[in-house]
Amino acid sequence: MTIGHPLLSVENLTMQFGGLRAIENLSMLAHAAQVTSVIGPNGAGKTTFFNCLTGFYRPTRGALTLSHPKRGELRLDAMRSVDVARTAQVVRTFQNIRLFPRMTVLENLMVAQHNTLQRASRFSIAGALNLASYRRASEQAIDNALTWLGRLGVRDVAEKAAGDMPYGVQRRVEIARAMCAGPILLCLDEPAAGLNPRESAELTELLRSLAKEQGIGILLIEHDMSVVMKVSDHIVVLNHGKKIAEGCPAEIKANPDVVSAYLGEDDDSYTDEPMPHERSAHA
Ligand SMILES: Nc1ncnc2c1ncn2[C@@H]1O[C@H](COP(=O)(O)OP(=O)(O)OP(=O)(O)O)[C@@H](O)[C@H]1O
Repeated sequence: MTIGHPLLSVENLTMQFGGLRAIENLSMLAHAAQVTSVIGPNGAGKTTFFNCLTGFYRPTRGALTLSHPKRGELRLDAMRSVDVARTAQVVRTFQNIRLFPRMTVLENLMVAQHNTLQRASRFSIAGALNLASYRRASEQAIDNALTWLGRLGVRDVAEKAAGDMPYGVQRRVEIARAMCAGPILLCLDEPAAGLNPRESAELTELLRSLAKEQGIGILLIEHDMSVVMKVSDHIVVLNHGKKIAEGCPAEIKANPDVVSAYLGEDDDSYTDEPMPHERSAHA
């Protein structure tokens, strides 16, 4: 995948609920190998944007176009959510953790690969007969799951019940599960919510390296500005459904409209210690 390639193009997106316009005429781009954050106060329309993007809502107006490296231009606004994930490879996580708590961590990641396994089982005949092709596909799915758990630093909990894991571990398992589905665009809705400062800093490093190493685009909704300002290549700011600013973190921090609508004059929570990647870049 080309680095910096425009992966997602949002044009004049509007989402109306009766008399309420949750998103108004939003246009923006997200690129491969970059982290694009969407920030703004509560009720600004961030989750509604993700819901439009991932087929949960049909937008009132506008176009959401994904440039898929193999399948060409795909109009996400016309696709069902199952096809957004399966065909367009746009995968999301949710604000509240949605793991199956009684299943093991590994089983949760196997469920995410259900479609691949279903195809390999030829919708159950090969699966029922335990044919070699199906066995191979299941082994590959387990390998894939363990690889992603390892990459997210949680492989040692593969056999534990997901619901028994600490919150920070569950957040990582969710990202591993999303990665198992092979996204080219990964949409994360508040992945740092509930994490302590150390876990948030580690998550920041992890998301940056995932985007750069895998060449995937990451779209991030996040209220933790210490994460947003360090992880983002580009930031889009919404207020009452409208884009009020976009730019790199330095531009957003200095934008007076963003400061008055969202960041606040005294918020210095994002000016703490540099991240390890920033330190090494200047070493
Ligand atoms: N299904 C719906 N029906 C009616 N109104 C909705 C619906 N979904 C969202 N809204 C409204 O749209 C507006 C934007 O909500 P949204 O959840 O997208 O905001 P948000 O920026 O994600 O907020 P938060 O940071 O609190 O998660 C809100 O006024 C919300 O009440």
